[in-house]
Amino acid sequence: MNYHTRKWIKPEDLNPNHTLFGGRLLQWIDEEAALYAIVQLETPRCVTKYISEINFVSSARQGDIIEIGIEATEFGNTSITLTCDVRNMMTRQTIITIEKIIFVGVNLDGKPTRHGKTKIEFISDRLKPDL
Ligand SMILES: CCCCCCCCCCCCCCCC(=O)SCCNC(=O)CCNC(=O)[C@H](O)C(C)(C)COP(=O)(O)OP(=O)(O)OC[C@H]1O[C@@H](n2cnc3c(N)ncnc32)[C@H](O)[C@@H]1OP(=O)(O)O
Repeated sequence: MNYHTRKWIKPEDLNPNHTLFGGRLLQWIDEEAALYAIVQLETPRCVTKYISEINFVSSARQGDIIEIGIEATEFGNTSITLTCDVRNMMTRQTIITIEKIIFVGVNLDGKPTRHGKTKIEFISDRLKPDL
């Protein structure tokens, strides 16, 4: 799994217990996962369909740096299934795990549309000139 995005925990990210607010973390994850799905399905029209059980394993505090890892585990006809792991960058301790986040590619009318993708693609490969 690649941990592409890092976040520095600031005062506005905290809950009344002075630890990272769970809602803020879920917002970051949804954004990160949406961008991952957009890149993999090569369409800006992706919607979050389903998020599985969320396990808050540990917390983070102000000043901590966390990193968000996302990976595709399954390509359906119109959907893509992702898995997510968030960890403390310094200690590598897991903060949250989400087994499944499912995005669906939709057309202009918001209806599911086939994406034709079957495996993870890397932008560097897409940019390679045809031989
Ligand atoms: C190039 C760069 C541009 C950059 C550009 C800037 C981008 C800047 C970032 C913006 C990022 C925005 C990201 C927005 C992220 C949101 O906020 S989306 C908002 C929250 N989500 C929604 O509002 C979705 C509401 N739901 C719906 O509209 C409909 O349910 C959907 C998603 C269109 C699906 O419709 P449906 O009739 O239920 O579909 P159905 O045909 O039954 O199933 C479709 C697929 O979903 C799967 N599915 C259905 N139900 C379930 C379920 N309960 N569990 C699991 N899977 C299911 C099916 O298995 C199927 O998968 P495939 O087998 O085809 O692979």
